[in-house]
Amino acid sequence: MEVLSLPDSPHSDTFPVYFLRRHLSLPLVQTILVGDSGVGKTSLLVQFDQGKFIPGSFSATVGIGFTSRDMTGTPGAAAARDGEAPERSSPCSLSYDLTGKVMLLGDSGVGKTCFLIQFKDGAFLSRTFIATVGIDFRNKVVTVDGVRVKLQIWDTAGQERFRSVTHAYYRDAQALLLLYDITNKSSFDNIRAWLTEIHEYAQRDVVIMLLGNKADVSSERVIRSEDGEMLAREYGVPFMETSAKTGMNVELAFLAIAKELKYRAGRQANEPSFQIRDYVESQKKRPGCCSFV
Ligand SMILES: Nc1nc2c(ncn2[C@@H]2O[C@H](COP(=O)(O)OP(=O)(O)OP(=O)(O)O)[C@@H](O)[C@H]2O)c(=O)[nH]1
Repeated sequence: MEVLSLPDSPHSDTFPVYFLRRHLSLPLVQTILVGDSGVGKTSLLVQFDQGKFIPGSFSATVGIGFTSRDMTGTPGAAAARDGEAPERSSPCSLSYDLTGKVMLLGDSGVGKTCFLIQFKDGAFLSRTFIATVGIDFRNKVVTVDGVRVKLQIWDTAGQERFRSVTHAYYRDAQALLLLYDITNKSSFDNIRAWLTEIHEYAQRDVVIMLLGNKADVSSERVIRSEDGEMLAREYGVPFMETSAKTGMNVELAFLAIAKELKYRAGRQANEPSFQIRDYVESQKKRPGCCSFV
């Protein structure tokens, strides 16, 4: 049995129509929960799936979530798709000192979803490319200098038709990872347009990092590392090349963000100042270096 929980929040107004149209044509074993925001659709779903109730703060569902349960099995046998619900209710999830919202941006196909999966699960999704629909998120807690920072990472759809959905999420993001694909010139050329969009919709002091992804595919490279560096310098943002496939600099990107957020959140009197660009420059690995390529 598959249960779909539809959001009803102003941010996701295009989702219900899209998903109802898409899923209502599927077999009857699918059940869709619909109703106003806050009536308890997600709680009902978690209660059914795991046999427990998540008390406390209400966080509106973004887009759509689903869970499967074998009706012959016991409650809790099937976990929620992305682990968010169990994570929210486990004691470990409460164990962090500060939280930050990070968004992944860039053209469709540059590797945003793979980048996130590599960071979250240490795995690479090869071959099949399934474009992200709208927006999705994952949580991960990282420890920097003894401080646990919960990163809420939002993976956005790069396709133009989802832009109006993703714009709404820029506002309260503390950090943006802007990706291009080193084997795709137009994804690099579009970075300026992305930066214009960011300046229009995001907070003024948002942390931005430029990432040239797919650095493992050196044979198909069309954008030189120096070009990425030059563009980043022009906009005053840190830059590095990454590979969602090998993992090169993936963790570093998020750690640098976490360090910056930690620094901003609790600047102590005698704490040395933290410069994210210097940190990234000192830590980043370069393609061709070490064992990554
Ligand atoms: N070789 C290589 N392939 C990659 C890398 N990152 C992603 N890919 C491949 O590139 C394709 C697109 O990756 P996605 O992560 O789905 O791209 P996306 O940016 O999330 O795309 P949208 O969801 O449409 O915005 C997939 O076929 C991936 O396997 C990488 O670092 N190296």
